[in-house]
Amino acid sequence: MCGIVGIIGAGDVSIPIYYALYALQHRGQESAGITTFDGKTLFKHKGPGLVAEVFDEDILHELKGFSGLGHVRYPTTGEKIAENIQPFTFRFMGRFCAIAHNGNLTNTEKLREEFEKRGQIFSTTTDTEVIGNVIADELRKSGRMEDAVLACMKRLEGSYSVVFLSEDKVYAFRDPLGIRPLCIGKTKDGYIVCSESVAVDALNGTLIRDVRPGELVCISKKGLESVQIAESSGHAHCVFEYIYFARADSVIDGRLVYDVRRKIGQALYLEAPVKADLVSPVPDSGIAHATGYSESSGIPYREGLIKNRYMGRTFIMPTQEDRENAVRIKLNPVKGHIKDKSIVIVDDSIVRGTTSKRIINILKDAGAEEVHMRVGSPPIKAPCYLGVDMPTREELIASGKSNEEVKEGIDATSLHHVSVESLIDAIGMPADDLCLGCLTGVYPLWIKGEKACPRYTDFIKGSYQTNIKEFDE
Ligand SMILES: O=P(O)(O)OC[C@H]1O[C@H](OP(=O)(O)OP(=O)(O)O)[C@H](O)[C@@H]1O
Ligand SMILES: NC(=O)CC[C@H](N)C(=O)O
Ligand code: SF4
Ligand SMILES: [Mg+2]
Repeated sequence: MCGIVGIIGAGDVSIPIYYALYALQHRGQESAGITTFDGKTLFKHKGPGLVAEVFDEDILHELKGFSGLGHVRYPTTGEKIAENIQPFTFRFMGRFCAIAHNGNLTNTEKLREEFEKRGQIFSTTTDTEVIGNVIADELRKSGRMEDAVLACMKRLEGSYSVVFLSEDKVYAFRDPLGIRPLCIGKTKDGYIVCSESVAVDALNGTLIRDVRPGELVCISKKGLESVQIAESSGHAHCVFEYIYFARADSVIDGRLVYDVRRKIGQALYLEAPVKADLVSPVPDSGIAHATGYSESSGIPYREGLIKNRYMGRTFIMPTQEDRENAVRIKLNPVKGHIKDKSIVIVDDSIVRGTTSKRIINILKDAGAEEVHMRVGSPPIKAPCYLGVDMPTREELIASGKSNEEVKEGIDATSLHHVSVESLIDAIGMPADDLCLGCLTGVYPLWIKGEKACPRYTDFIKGSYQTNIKEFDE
């Protein structure tokens, strides 16, 4: 997924960016980076690891400037190597620039080849650098950021929420389908654009609104300006942001993620009731879903597993071996709650089955009589090409298998996944505004070899005469 942030302030922004990245840590654990601009010079620091490992007070002190970007990475295109750590910085037409991206393009290869044929040199293997090139290519011609973003929206396929620093301005735009989140907040002395509203909260700011799909916003000392570059016939907000990825206390596209998860939990009971002694979440991501199940069933909510609070997310670790080792250290049973009990265990999703198989065995070893698994997403049957690391059908436990086969595979007494209909109800948006690709196998845009129900996008005609000022002004 990745977490992105752009901040304009009255004083140095490195510490606010650091706190914002801290709030977005759950979106990417592989690397972190901050870039700032002080009116004369661009400062940067980035490295592998968690935000708290990459930065310390001295480093933050060196990152001077009133405008800046931050990024936490979860790799989807381009390996886990130093060159691929964002934000990327460059000088263009005499200006210092930087870019950070959340999402995944589906036409990276094609665009890259086209640029390479023209003699363009790339220094990373990411899709994000391709976006930087599309922007620079258009700025070279028109000098207008609106035209550059229009070019992006016409040429880029896939998902992209982007923050772009051009010295004292931070631009932010979201793909016309709004696949990945992006929101705007007001801080005490400036503005923030970031992946999730929890980063606005971390700065004690006020959430203004989401960046609209297809919109370009600009924050600077002058305030907030915006222009709608493209409009689509429907959107395609990723349902996995609500199910798993986002923090439960974030508000995304007007919905509090915690409430969506609670409603999913309530629906799980209505769809698959069971008699049990307790409802227990798989922490952290299953907690809100489990409270919903307990509310609608009346079965007491009690934690049967305690999470080691120093362990991060296992799903977003890059290798299967890393993930398997991590689950063992991560979750430990509360034996006194479990022994001789019938338990409903609620998690947000089963992807490869690493977590659920392991925890069911942990619960049974701790003396549980029955373990009924309830899952807050419909079965994941197909890959994600749009920013979640689920690249092949082979690795997905539910792909090509029946519910019974998956139940056997994870050793559960019973298994139920929430239905697509109840999921859509819980999110409270029309199905045409959601991406359900990995659940239904039908994607919101054309992807080679897959079925699609594409949205159609209209672009504002001609070039720009809007309220966002020229790039080289
Ligand atoms: O079937 P799997 O391949 O194991 O993947 C699914 C699990 O991975 C995620 O948890 P994770 O531990 O990554 O994060 P969390 O702490 O936020 O729940 C998710 O919440 C499921 O528990
Ligand atoms: N998960 C993401 O949003 C990652 C952004 C970009 N595709 C990268 O791999 O660096
Ligand atoms: S395919 Fe699934 S995970 Fe990927 S963007 Fe769509 S809903 Fe989200
Ligand atoms: Mg989990």
